[in-house]
Amino acid sequence: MSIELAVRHRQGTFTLDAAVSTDARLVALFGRSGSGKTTLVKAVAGLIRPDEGRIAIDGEVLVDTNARVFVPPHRRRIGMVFQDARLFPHLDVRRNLTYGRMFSPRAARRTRLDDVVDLLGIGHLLGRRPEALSGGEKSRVAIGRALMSDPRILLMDEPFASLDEARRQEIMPYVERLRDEGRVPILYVSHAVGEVVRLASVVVALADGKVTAAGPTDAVLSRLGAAAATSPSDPGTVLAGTVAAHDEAESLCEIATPAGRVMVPFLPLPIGAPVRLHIPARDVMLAVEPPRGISALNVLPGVISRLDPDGGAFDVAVRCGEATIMARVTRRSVVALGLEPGRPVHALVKAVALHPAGSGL
Ligand SMILES: Nc1ncnc2c1ncn2[C@@H]1O[C@H](COP(=O)(O)OP(=O)(O)OP(=O)(O)O)[C@@H](O)[C@H]1O
Repeated sequence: MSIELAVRHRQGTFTLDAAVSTDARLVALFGRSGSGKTTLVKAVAGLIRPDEGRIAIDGEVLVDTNARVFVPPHRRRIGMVFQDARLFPHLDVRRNLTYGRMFSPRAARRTRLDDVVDLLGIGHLLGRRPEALSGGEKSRVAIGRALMSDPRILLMDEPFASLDEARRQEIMPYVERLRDEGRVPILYVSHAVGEVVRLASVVVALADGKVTAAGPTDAVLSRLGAAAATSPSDPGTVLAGTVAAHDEAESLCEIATPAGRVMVPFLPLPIGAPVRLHIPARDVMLAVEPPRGISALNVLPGVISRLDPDGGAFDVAVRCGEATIMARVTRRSVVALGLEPGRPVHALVKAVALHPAGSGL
């Protein structure tokens, strides 16, 4: 599996000038609104013709402006999943799925309906019309329909943005299976840090049409600069770690991370298994004395490296061990506690605030 994109395209006053080359199974495009994520996805889908560039999936060239190659969209075998599932209301789930088959050339047909149905857990829904499906079920059927076209690549543009948190959590394991068991590379656009942390092995951060960071998910998202640039409203920390110990009696796991050992809710993973933790800055409190008599399980000593004002709050970067943990605190706390760069503090993280992420590494 390989994705090679080098696209230069001007639309109005905006110019996309981005290059991505990876063999990751799921690549997340991450960035603010207007940074060019959808434009890049459209270039892959053939919905826009780049001014300059080359696009190749698994070595198959779809666009090469130098060689005057431009494969038209209907010949590209691209699977697309959008925010609204766009199922056909008059067809039941089975016929929605087999509709996807019509876009697969006979010679390329490899995907079996039964496999797709099993992968996405939609066997019990086959006879229903879309109106009788929940939002999450519709999304799963939409993914299934895209897979039935035997795509070269799956483009998912904020596929679950309209689902509530519970539905989103419900569908995540299916996307993980698709990533781990499927044969199709996935280009995934999302604003949601938690989703990207959980799913992506590689993140490409875009800002103003340019790639500002690209690489392994934890490396890209942990960097303060990247986090602040990509998700100003929801800063946080991403830590790569490994399972260090289990405490089944307390339903907890101890994870070794560059910031120190942290406890998370029990994970059925072996010792040494890699995990990623996402700690939203709003779930981190700061104390200037070692705290006592509190329920937060994780108290990480560190030193403030930076404070960034954001409206009535401050984003505070705390160097803990080899990592930087972000905390969001009020202006009042900054003044009351005398928080400033160089000040030793303790970062308090509730165990339940941690979101372990599975493989994809
Ligand atoms: N047809 C067009 N003509 C001119 N400008 C356009 C056109 N389509 C998009 N743009 C501009 O290109 C820029 C990138 O848009 P794009 O949709 O790729 O952003 P995005 O990162 O996907 O944003 P969002 O997260 O809001 O979907 C924006 O400034 C947008 O206004």
